[in-house]
Formats: sequence, C-alpha cells, structure tokens
Amino acid sequence: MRIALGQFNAVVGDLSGNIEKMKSMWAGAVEAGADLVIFPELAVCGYPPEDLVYKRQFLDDNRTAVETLAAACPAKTIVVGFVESVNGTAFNAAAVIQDGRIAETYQKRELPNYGVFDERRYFRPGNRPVLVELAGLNIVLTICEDLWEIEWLKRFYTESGPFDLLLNISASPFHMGKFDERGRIITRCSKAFNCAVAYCNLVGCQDELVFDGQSILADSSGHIVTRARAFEEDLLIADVTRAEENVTVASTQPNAAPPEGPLDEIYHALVLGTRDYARKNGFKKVLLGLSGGIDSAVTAAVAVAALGAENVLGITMPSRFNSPETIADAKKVADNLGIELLTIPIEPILTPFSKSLGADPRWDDKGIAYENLQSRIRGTILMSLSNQIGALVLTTGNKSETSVGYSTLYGDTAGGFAVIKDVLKTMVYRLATYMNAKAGRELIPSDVITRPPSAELRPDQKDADSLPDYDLLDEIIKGYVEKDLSARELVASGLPAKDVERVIRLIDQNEYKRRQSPPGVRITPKAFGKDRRLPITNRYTTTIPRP
Ligand SMILES: Nc1ncnc2c1ncn2[C@@H]1O[C@H](COP(=O)(O)OP(=O)(O)OC[C@H]2O[C@@H]([n+]3cccc(C(=O)O)c3)[C@H](O)[C@@H]2O)[C@@H](O)[C@H]1O
Ligand SMILES: Nc1ncnc2c1ncn2[C@@H]1O[C@H](COP(=O)(O)OP(=O)(O)OP(=O)(O)O)[C@@H](O)[C@H]1O
Ligand SMILES: NC(=O)CC[C@H](N)C(=O)O
Repeated sequence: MRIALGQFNAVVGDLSGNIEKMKSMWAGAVEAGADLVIFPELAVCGYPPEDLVYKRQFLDDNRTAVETLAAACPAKTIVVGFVESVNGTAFNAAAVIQDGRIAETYQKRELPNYGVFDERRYFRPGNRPVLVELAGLNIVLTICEDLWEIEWLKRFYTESGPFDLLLNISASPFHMGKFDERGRIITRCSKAFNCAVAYCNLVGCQDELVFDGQSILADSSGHIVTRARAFEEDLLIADVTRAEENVTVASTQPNAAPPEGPLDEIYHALVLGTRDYARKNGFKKVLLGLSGGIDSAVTAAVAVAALGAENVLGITMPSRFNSPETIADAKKVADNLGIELLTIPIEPILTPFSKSLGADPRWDDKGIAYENLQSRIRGTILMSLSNQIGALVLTTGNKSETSVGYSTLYGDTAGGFAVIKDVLKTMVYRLATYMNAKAGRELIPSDVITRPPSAELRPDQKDADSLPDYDLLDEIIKGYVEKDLSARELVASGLPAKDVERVIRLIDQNEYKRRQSPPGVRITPKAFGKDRRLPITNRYTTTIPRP
C-alpha cells in the first residue's frame, strides 16, 4: 500500500485555505499512486483552535469544510483531523474519507492538558477504537497524544486483533530535542504492536507555538525509515508492505536532510516563527530598534532570514549615553544584513520631555525613571513608525532579561512580536556565532559579540552592575523557571545562595511585566506563556532556610 503524509502549514480559522492546500496535496499524492493520504491533527481548522471551539457556527463550518474536501477528493482514502460536534459536544477527531464522503470518524481519547495544552477545556475524550482495511492491510487510527500513552494504547487496541499499520495524526509543537523524544515514542509503539507507524505532524507557527513537521514513517522493527522536512511543508510518500512476520516501509523519495544540531533547530524555529507570525497576521514588513547590541543584531538577522532584507527596517536612536562604538556597530549590522537604517536621535525629544516632567518637583533627571524615559521614547518612535508604514515592531528582549524584568514597560517591551523571548542570553551569543558560521561571513560584527552588554541609559552602565553574570543567571533561570526547582534545591546543586535568592525574587516580582509583553517564539519545554501560568498577585516565594 502506498501512503502519503501531507505535512502542511495550516492556518487557524482559515477553513477554506486549509481545504485548498489539502486538495492540492491530495492531487499530488494520487498522481504519485498513493492509496491513502493523511493530514495532521485538526488540519481543517488549524491547531490549537482555542475558544473558537465554543462557537457553534465554527463547529458547523468545520463539518461543512470536511464535506467539501470529501466531495472534491473522491479517489482513494483520506484521513484528516477536524473538530467533530455531536449533539453540542466537541471531539478532536479524524475523518476517514472514501468515495467522496465521510465514511468513519475516530475521536481522540488521550487529551493532553499539561504544558501548553488545554484540550480538556474543549473536547470530550472518545472511547471507540477505529480499524480500517485498505489494500490488504489492517490499519488503526490514533491522534497525537494517544501514541504517547503506550500502556493505555495497548489495552485500547488489543480487542481489535493484530494490525499492520498505526496512523497517528499530530500537532506536536517543537522544543529543543523534541524530534528524538518522538522517535523514541514511535519506536516503542512499533515494537509493542509489531506494526509500522505513520506519524503525520503539522508544520508552521501559531502565535507562540512552532510546529516543526519532521513527520515519520517507521517499520515494525521500530526503525525510522524516513522523515519529512524540518520546518517546511512536505509530502512524504512510501510503500508499506506486510512481509510474513514484519511490516516494511520503503520510501519512494530521498530522505530530507535533518537539522544540523540544536543551534540549527533553534535558528529555524525562530525564522519560521517570525515569518509565520508576520505573514499570518498580515504584515509584509517589520521594524526594530538597532542599538549596536547583540539582542537587536540577532533579532534583525532572524528577521532578514524570515522575511528578506528588503522587508526589515532598522532604526538607530542615539542619545548622549551611546558610545560611538555602539552607534557604529548598529550601522555595521544594518550594512552586513543589507537592511535600510534610519537614524532618529532621541536627544531633541528627551530634553524637553524631561523638562516637562520637571513640573513635578520629585522628577529626577538622573534617576531610574529618566533612564526608562529614554527607552519609552524609543518605544513610542517605533510604534509611531509602525502605525505609519504598517510594519510590525519586533521587540528584542531575551529570556534572561524577560525573567528578571530587565526591560522597560512600554519602552523596549513595546511591540508586536518578541522573537528571542525564549532564548537565554548565553544562547543568544551562541546563536550569533552560529549564524555567522552558517552565512560564511560576519552578519553580526565580532565587536558586538565580545563587548560587555549594556543598556546605555546612563554613563558607563553595564548589565553586570544590576544582574549576576549571565552564565550564572541563566543557570538559575533554567532551574527555577524551566525545572520549577526550589531555592533550596538550586543551592544544593552548587549555585550561590545570595544570587539564587535575589534572582528568584526578581523573577517572581516581574510576572506583571511579562503578562504585558508581546508573544514570541517558544523553543524550550517551558517558555513564558501558556507553559507557565503564575498569579501576578502572589505572596508565595521559595527561600533558603537558615540555621
Ligand atoms: N505588580 C505590578 N503590577 C502592575 N504594574 C506594576 C507592578 N509593579 C510595578 N509596576 C509598574 O511598573 C513600573 C516599573 O517598571 P518599569 O517602568 O519598566 O521600570 P523598572 O522595572 O523599575 O526598571 C527597568 C530596569 O530595566 C533596565 N533596562 C531598561 C531598558 C532596557 C534594558 C536592557 O538592557 O534591555 C534594561 C533599566 O536600566 C532598569 O534597571 C512601576 O513604576 C509601576 O508603574
Ligand atoms: N540607541 C538605540 N538605538 C536604537 N534602538 C535602541 C537603542 N538603545 C536601545 N534600543 C532598543 O531597545 C532594546 C533594548 O536595548 P538595550 O540596549 O537597552 O539592551 P539589550 O537588551 O542589551 O539589547 P541589545 O543587545 O540589542 O543592545 C534594543 O535591543 C533596541 O531594540
Ligand atoms: N496535540 C497533542 O496531543 C500533542 C501532545 C504530544 N505529547 C506532543 O507534544 O507531541
């Protein structure tokens, strides 16, 4: 039997666009001789549809969209994800389409409700195994999380008798190392059932989530025979054959090249995330403040890879606190990337602005509010230009700064999309070096990589005056934010108690700032966003007991 996995970039809510894309992939698959074409989880409406599922009209339109797809694609068999509504109850379902109609539906049983997932808020679990026979093979259906609960899956499909192929339609979001996790799960399943596995994943970015594709076909020995492209659409075609005790998989096309390593994966996730957020929200162009620092340089380089140099505008906004070196570096970054650079000095705005604020005798033109005013003026300039020219503002805060609130609310947090908000500062540096190596030339000037980071909001300011060294800060963040460890556990792991307590206090205190900051690309198993939902008003904290 020839199977085709239609890994495509579904847009949430674009029912007709998603159907059109599937129609054209189906036509390609049929032309290539496929007997069965499968599409990702909730491919009809995009994933995750969130509270759209509460709208009755949306559920009706979903059904109509599947019927339209069925009528337009009468040949062969299609399996596609959609929201099925039965007497007002919604199910995360897969339609089996044959002869121009929905022949059968499978309703997802294991509904993930952890991390970024909220499926029990929307869907009821199904309880009926579905087995179809096609071209001499027995095939069973599963949807994403169903495959991850192997003990349950074994019980669920024992009574159906032996089968040859397990289909899994997925919307499995990316984080670093996720492909290997999926590989282990799929291999375990093939071995448990002595069956081949066809795993069709979604690709594309939806708000903060990146779906990396990399759909998989494994044979019954658990060997991953072929995988689809990473971070791109792909139509993966292979022949699945029962040969005595085994089920073999033979790819009909050369294997796609996998990402070159963790930095390559992160880079592609950031690029796809930025491109899809901009395009799916109607932006062709983006703009950002170029300070001559590492964060804005890396963000600009990602934006250029995502949207093309002609669609990225850099703005340098010098004040008297900027050194000639950083101003020159902002220009060098723009030249290296081939983007337009606009210069808007903030001094002519800052001076009268500060003078007006002097109406309040407490106004201090050397204090922290004055520092933040510079950032707020820059934020206002960027948002004003965005308004005028219709370009999306990219913010440049990394995960280290976002954790401890080292940013100005309505200043450098003002904008539409935060490209590197889930990338720790130490990783930002590694990414810069990686991007230079990948390009085979200097995109990010070496001075920008080696200079000690500074916000340049007062004379001789350095990040290190306010924060621990980034190596240490990032270790604390990994432990406290990404692993939910206590202060005591962090200190027991060898981190200095004073810094641990201080950083934890800052992280806890700055929840309000993160809630008001823009969304951005998720690359770790725990990003700020749906993964981590903490109260803003909160008096609980973890401390180190002292004797
Ligand atoms: N719980 C809460 N709920 C709602 N709002 C709350 C709040 N607590 C404070 N606030 C508000 O937030 C304000 C304080 O926040 P904010 O005005 O941002 O200012 P703040 O956090 O006090 O200072 C920002 C820090 O970030 C540094 N910075 C700024 C810009 C860029 C960079 C960089 O390197 O990238 C670093 C800057 O040097 C300074 O140390 C308060 O005045 C209050 O209005
Ligand atoms: N002089 C400037 N010209 C243009 N944009 C600026 C300037 N200073 C700050 N910004 C904007 O504000 C963001 C925060 O910058 P800041 O220099 O305070 O800290 P940072 O987090 O170290 O960022 P970077 O590494 O990009 O300098 C910058 O990334 C940039 O987008
Ligand atoms: N959509 C889903 O069911 C996804 C859950 C699954 N464990 C994953 O991330 O791959």
